Amino acid sequence: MKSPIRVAVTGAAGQIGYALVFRIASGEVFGPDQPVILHLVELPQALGALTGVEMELDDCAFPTLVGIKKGSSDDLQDAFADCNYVLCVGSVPRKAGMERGDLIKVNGPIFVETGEAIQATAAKDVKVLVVGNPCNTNCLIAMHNAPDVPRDRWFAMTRLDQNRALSQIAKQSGAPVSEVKKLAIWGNHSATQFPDFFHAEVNGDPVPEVIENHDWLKGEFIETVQKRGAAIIQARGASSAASAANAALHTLKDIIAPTPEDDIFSAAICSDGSYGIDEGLLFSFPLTTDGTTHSIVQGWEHDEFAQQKIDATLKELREERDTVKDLLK
Ligand SMILES: NC(=O)C1=CN([C@@H]2O[C@H](COP(=O)(O)OP(=O)(O)OC[C@H]3O[C@@H](n4cnc5c(N)ncnc54)[C@H](O)[C@@H]3O)[C@@H](O)[C@H]2O)C=CC1
Ligand SMILES: O=C([O-])CC(=O)C(=O)O
Repeated sequence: MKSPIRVAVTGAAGQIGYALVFRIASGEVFGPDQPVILHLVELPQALGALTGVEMELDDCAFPTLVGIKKGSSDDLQDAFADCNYVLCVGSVPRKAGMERGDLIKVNGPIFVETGEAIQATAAKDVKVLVVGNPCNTNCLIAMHNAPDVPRDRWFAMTRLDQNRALSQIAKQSGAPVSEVKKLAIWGNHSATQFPDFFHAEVNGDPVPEVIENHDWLKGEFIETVQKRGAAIIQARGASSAASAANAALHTLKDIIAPTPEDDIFSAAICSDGSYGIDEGLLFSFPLTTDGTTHSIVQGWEHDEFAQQKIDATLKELREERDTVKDLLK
């Protein structure tokens, strides 16, 4: 029997949390032979609801779930103690009419304490995935407040954007979604992100050859992916939850398993200066991993259209970084 891994989820009684923790407990991510201890973290006023989540987890009788520890956001050091993964979901979602960046003042400060606590008590091999918005810049804040945690351990989620883009291309081309590959998201998880159809493939052929309607690719496709979160809030009256939880699990799988040779995955990571992106910014790139060490796919060329899109999302991330400069150590 393997020794258990500890996975912390903040905001565990929220919409995404409720769609997330059962699937982690089920063994879907780490495998049927990997015991998991869940650290469920909530605001003090939500600890009652969290007890309900704990009861339901018990009632699932998952063989892979060998422990549950409830934690309060008042004591994150205790909540994150010895955790190998910390999934930062707990934060306020936007409402209709807002951009994700509008949440920066209310959610940004949460990530100062989050970073400090991760550094203080999490396991030495901790990996952190930030979901709470604006996720790139929240991750930047946490990373800066945990300077001893290596920079390759920090991820902000753009897998949901990648999955949205995959579905759009599959529908438009008529191919199954499993045949769409190398669809990278560049930049911010925001309305400036660039879903890169130029390097994507359907059945091994370049998307711009398979889909001849380039006006659709350059217009409606990009805009649909950029604004999908807002469209869901409009339709559902609440922001995406099941698909967001699915993407968080998908990101964990992306990180821990070798990337198939014919594909990439996207997440925002700490830039090493590749593609002219400021070193230290949390920027989404095309990535691959051997299951231990991830790296940015190199050598992709961008025409003027693509470069303008990348420049726009870079500009926005620089502005967000400037807005939170007081929270960065
Ligand atoms: N990166 C992405 O692709 C996506 C990000 N999101 C973001 O995820 C976040 C959570 O969304 P939902 O689950 O729908 O919201 P929600 O409001 O349903 O749940 C959030 C939970 O977090 C808790 N919480 C708030 N502050 C906390 C703190 N400091 N520590 C611990 N828990 C805290 C709340 O009590 C609540 O239970 C939002 O910021 C949302 O914008 C949502 C969808 C996709
Ligand atoms: O749009 C939002 O506010 C929630 C989110 O990040 C998404 O659905 O991509």
